[in-house]
Amino acid sequence: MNALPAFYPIVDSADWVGRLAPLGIRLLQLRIKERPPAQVRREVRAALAVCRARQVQLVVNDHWQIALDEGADFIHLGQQDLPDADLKAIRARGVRLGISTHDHAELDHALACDPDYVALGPIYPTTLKAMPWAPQGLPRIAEWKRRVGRLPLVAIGGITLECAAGCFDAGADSVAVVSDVTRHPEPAIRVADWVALTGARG
Ligand SMILES: Cc1ncc(COP(=O)(O)OP(=O)(O)O)c(N)n1
Ligand SMILES: Cc1nc(C(=O)O)sc1CCOP(=O)(O)O
Ligand SMILES: [Mg+2]
Repeated sequence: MNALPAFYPIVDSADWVGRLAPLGIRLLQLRIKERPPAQVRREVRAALAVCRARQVQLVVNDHWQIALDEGADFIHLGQQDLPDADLKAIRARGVRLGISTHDHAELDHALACDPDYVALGPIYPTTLKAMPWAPQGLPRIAEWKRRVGRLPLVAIGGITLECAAGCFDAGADSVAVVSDVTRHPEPAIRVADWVALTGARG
């Protein structure tokens, strides 16, 4: 089972990928919402070109067919994305798969899909999107880690540099963050602090 880098930033454009990829990170998610497919494809292609030049692995959220066509490293799918996704095609192409979970039924479903990582969220309140789930809290990370065993566990939702250690201590292998980087007044400095914090973890 491949280890996952401990710091997992998520951004919404190739422009952001270009800003973050040179800063020492090893994994990035491109999460684009409500754009025409042709624009998503252009963004994915541009992001992949930057990531390949910098030895950064790119995760494409939602748009699994474009991710396959363009040669992304990972695809991330939520439970609503799974019914339409061709998991066999994803596997056949050797693209790795991450799946979101928010409760036990979703975790059962995710594990049945044989993913390469499972994400649990929202750990803390998030302002990025409306979520029907209450914050999961740290004990839930420990519970999820007991269930997933050696499968990498990603914690997401409201995570900041200051609270990341609690997530790792509870059992998260990786923490995914949006606002803590993209809404920070100095994103490059924030990323440097994240890389310093997580570098030893891989
Ligand atoms: C690492 C990671 N975890 C969870 C999500 C959320 O995926 P999903 O539930 O499909 O919601 P959207 O991000 O598509 O709004 C994620 N993208 N990445
Ligand atoms: C996109 C997303 N998915 C979540 C989940 O729980 O599945 S929480 C989340 C938002 C993460 O953004 P921030 O780091 O700004 O809180
Ligand atoms: Mg999704």
